[in-house]
Amino acid sequence: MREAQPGLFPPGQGATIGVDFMIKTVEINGEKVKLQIWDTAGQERFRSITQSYYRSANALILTYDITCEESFRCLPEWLREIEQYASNKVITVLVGNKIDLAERREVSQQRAEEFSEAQDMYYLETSAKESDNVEKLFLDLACRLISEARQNTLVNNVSSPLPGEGKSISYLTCCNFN
Ligand SMILES: Nc1nc2c(ncn2[C@@H]2O[C@H](COP(=O)(O)OP(=O)(O)OP(=O)(O)O)[C@@H](O)[C@H]2O)c(=O)[nH]1
Repeated sequence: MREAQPGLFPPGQGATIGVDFMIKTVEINGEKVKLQIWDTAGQERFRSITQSYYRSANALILTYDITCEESFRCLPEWLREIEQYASNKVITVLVGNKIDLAERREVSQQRAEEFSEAQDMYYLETSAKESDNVEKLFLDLACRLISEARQNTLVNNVSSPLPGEGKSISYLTCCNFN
């Protein structure tokens, strides 16, 4: 998440405690879109805190490490969490991170793409360290959110906001996912 803001990739940063928050603004077709991003801790001991954040999310970015087969195998467990706690209208993006370590890759792109297609998820590979595809991830996500908002299928979270949360999606006329 920190790499979403230029120069913030923190080598050796410790594990997330509970939930971290940031705002990122992207520009699409000359319009500014404000994304409110919660980075929830992966550790089991924070699960009861992080689960409460799924409810109001319009989109979820599920990130695994392409150099760690185990992180990929955990995905079904995370999908069960999403099914249980998130809205059924939530947009889910699967991200394979650490492509700067391609020589240590344990999960092929094809395998990840097949998995995400079967789960109706958009798939992207990134390197938070090298800033590869990070901007694209948030731009694509903003486009999808706008598209869903125009069709009125997003979670209506205005009535039950989380701390610091407000209306964050502009209604734009067109998006190009390519
Ligand atoms: N080489 C490389 N290392 C990365 C990349 N992204 C994260 N890391 C490193 O991987 C380790 C774990 O990163 P985190 O961002 O803490 O992982 P996390 O899954 O969010 O962990 P929690 O905060 O516990 O949920 C850290 O040492 C990071 O510096 C990347 O794209 N490339």
